[in-house]
Amino acid sequence: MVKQTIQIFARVKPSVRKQQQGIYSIDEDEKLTHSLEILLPRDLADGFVNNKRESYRFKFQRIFDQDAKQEIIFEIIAKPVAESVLAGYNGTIFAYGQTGSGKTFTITGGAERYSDRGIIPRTLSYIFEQLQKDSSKIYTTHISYLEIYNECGYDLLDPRHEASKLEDLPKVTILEDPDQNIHLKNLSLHQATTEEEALNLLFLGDTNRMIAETPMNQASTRSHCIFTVHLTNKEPGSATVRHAKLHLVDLAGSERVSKTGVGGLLLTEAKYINLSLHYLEQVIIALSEKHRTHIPYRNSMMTSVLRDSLGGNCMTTMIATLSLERRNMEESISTCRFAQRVALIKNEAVLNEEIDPRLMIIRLQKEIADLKAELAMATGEWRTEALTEAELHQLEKLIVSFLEDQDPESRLEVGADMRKIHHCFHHFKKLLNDKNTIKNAISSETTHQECQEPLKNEELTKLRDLLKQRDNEISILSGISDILVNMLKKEKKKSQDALHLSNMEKNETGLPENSPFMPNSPAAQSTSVSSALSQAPDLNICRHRSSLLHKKTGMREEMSLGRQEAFEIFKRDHADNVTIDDNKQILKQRFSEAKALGESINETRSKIGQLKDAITQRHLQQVALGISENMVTPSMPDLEEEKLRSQLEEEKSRYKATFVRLKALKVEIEHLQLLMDKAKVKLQKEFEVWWAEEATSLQVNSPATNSQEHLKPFPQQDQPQLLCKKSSQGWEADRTGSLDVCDRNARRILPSPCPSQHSQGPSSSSRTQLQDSISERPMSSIPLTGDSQTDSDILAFIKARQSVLQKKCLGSN
Ligand SMILES: Nc1ncnc2c1ncn2[C@@H]1O[C@H](COP(=O)(O)OP(=O)(O)OP(=O)(O)O)[C@@H](O)[C@H]1O
Repeated sequence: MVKQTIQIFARVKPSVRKQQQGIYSIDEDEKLTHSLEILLPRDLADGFVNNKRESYRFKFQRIFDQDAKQEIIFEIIAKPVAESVLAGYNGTIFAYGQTGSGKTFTITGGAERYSDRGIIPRTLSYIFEQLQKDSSKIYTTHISYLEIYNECGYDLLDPRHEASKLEDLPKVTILEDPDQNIHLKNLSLHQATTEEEALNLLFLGDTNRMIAETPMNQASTRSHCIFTVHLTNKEPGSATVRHAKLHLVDLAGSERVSKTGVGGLLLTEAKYINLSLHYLEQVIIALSEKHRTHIPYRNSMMTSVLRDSLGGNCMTTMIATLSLERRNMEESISTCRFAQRVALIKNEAVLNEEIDPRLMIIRLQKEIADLKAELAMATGEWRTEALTEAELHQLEKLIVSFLEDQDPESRLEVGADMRKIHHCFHHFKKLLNDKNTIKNAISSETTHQECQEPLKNEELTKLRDLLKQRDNEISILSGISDILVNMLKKEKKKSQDALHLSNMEKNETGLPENSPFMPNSPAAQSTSVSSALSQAPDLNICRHRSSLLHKKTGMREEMSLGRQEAFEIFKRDHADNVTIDDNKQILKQRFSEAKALGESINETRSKIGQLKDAITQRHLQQVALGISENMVTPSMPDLEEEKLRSQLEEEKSRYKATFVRLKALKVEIEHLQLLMDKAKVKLQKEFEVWWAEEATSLQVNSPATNSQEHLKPFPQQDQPQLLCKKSSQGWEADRTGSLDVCDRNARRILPSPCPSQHSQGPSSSSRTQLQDSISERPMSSIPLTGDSQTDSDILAFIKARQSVLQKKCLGSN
C-alpha cells in the first residue's frame, strides 16, 4: 500500500498583456517547496473591495510559470502517475481552474501545433512505449471517455451514434454494488492495442464533444470530461491479474457568481456556476477535516465517479491552472485556496490484484482430481481400467526425463495412481534386465578382443581427433544452414509484406501525391521501402480515422454548389484556416522526410544483407581452409571478417536509429492529421451555424419573404431574369437589376470582408459609393423561392459575389 497526499501543482497561463507582470512571484525554499505570492495592492482600481490583505502566499509541489512547455509538464506531473499506473496502482490527474485558464490546453493540448500536445497524448505515447518494452507480462488496454454535463453522463466514444447534439450520445448512469463500488452503465470501453488506436479514440471523443456543444452548453467550459485508460496485466501462466485505471480529468470552469446580493447558505450554494464543482469542494472539505466520517460523494455524478481518486485507492495529482491577470485575481486566489485544501487529502493506493476465475477453475479441477486419486489409494479403491495411450506416453516421458536428470535428489512424480506406479516398476525392471544382457555380451566380447592385437594408442588418438573435427564441421555447417534458412524465411516475409502493402495501397486514397506511401510514388515502387514501412506502425489507420470522424460527426459531406462556394469563402476568411494551411505545409515536409527516411532504410537494409552475405562467404572460406589444413579452428583471428562485422554493427545501429525516427515521424504525422481533421470539422460546424443564422435573419428581414409571393414557384421564363447565372469565369449577374438586390442582401448577411482600416483611407470613398448605389435599390425583387435548398444556393451566390466585389474594391484601392 502506498500512502500519499494528493500532489498539487500550479501552472500559470501566458499573459497577453506584459504589464501584468509584478502582481505575482514564485519562490523556491531550501526544501524545494515552491510558493506563489499573489499581490493585491490596496489601491487596486479594478473594482473589488480589498481592505484586508495585500499579499497571499500558497504552497505547491511545483509551480510552472508562463513559459513552461508541455513537455516539462508531462515529465514532472504526468510521467510519475503513468509509472504508478503501469505498476498496477490507480492514478488520476485533474485540472482545476477558471474558464480559459488552460485546463484543456494542459490535459488534451492545443489544437495547432504538434509540440502543444498535452498530457493525454503524451501519456498514451509513454504507456504504449513501456508496454512494448516489457515482454514479461501480457497487457491489455481499454479506453473510455465520459462527459458529465448538468449531472448527466454521456459516452463520447459510442460507435453506434452520430452525435449532432449532446442528447444524441448514450446516457451514462451510475450503479453502486453492495461494496459501494461504482459501475458506469452505458459507458463503452474500447480496446486499444497501439498508441494510434488510443489517439484515434481521443480525437473521436474530442470531436464528438465539439459537435455536441451548443452555444448554451459551451461544452469545454460547462462540462467535465474524464478520459480513462484501463490497464490490465498478467504474467504468463499466472492466475493473478492486475487492474489499474488512469483518469485524466478536464473539469468545468470553476467561476463563482458575484457574491453581492447573496448571503448565508444561499451564498455557499450559489457560489459556483457549476454546481457539481460546489459538491466537489464539499467532498474536499469533508476529506480534509480529520474526524469526518460521512463524505458526501453521492451528491454529484462527478464526485461519485472520482470517488477512488479523492481519499481512496489512487495516486492523485491536481493541476491548478491560473490566469494571473488583474481581473482574474479573485478567481486565481480561490483556485489556490481550493488546491491548499486538496493537498491535505490522504489517499491509500493498493495494488488491484485479483485471480482470473478461468485459471482458478482449471487449478481447482486439477486439485480435485489429485485429491480423488489420493483418496482412492487411501481407501484401497484402486482404479483397474488400463492406462490410455496418452497417459502411457506421458508417463514414458516422465520416466525418461527422470532417468536423464543428473540430480540425485530428483523425484518421479506420477501422482497417487497405483496403475502408474506399477507401470514405472515394470519399466525399471525391463531396463535393469536389458542392462544386464548388454553387460554380459560386452564382457564376452572383451575377452575375445583381449586375445587379439591391442589397438595402438597413437591410432586411437588420431581417430578421436578426427571424430572431434567432424563434429566441429557438422556444427559449423548446421550454423550456416540455420543462417540460410533464416535468410530464406526473411525473404519470404519480405515478399509477403510487399504483397500485403501493395494490396492495402490499392485500396487507399487520401495521402498526398508525393507521399512515400502512395502506390505510384517512386518510394512505393521499391518493394523494400514498402517492406520497411510496413514494419513501422501502420500509417493507413489515418485514413480509416478520417472517414470515421466524418461519419461520427454526422457532417454533410455533400453540399450544393452554392453552399460549397460560400463555404470556401467562409473557410478562407476563418482564423483557423491559417493553422490548417500551416499544418498542411508541415505535413508535406514530414511526408517528404518520411519518404527520405524510407529510402535510407532500404539502402541500409540492402547493405546489411550484403555484409551478412560477405561474412557468410568468408566464414565458409575459413572453414574450408581449416578442413584442408586439418585445423579444428583457424590459428589467427580473421581480420577481414572482424572488419565486416564492425561494418555490419554500424549499419545495424544506423538502421535502428532511422527506424526509430521514422516511427516518431509517423506519430507526428498521425497527430497532425488528427488536428487537421478536428479543425476541419470545427470549421464546417461553425459554417453550418453561421449559415443557418444568416439565412434565418435574411428571411425574417426580407419583405419578400414576408409576403406569400415567394412561396409560389417561379415561372420558368422568369428565372433567368431573377437569378444570377454562373459563367465560365464564375458567377455573373443578369442585366435585369436583380444583381443589385443580391448585393444588398449579401451585404446584410455577410460580415464585411473589407478590414475597417480601409474605410478611413481614400479608398473608402469608392466602397461607400458602391454601398450607396447598392442600398438605393429596391428590395422587392429578392429572388427567394421558399425552397430551402434553392434559397441556400441564392444566398451562397450573394455571399460569393459580394466577396468578389469587395475583393475587387480592395484590389482597386
Ligand atoms: N500554457 C499555455 N500556453 C499557450 N496557450 C495557452 C496556454 N494555456 C492556455 N492557452 C490558450 O488559452 C486558451 C484557453 O485555454 P483552454 O481552452 O485550455 O482553457 P480552459 O481552462 O480549458 O477553459 P474552459 O474552462 O473553457 O474549458 C486556448 O486558446 C489555449 O490554447
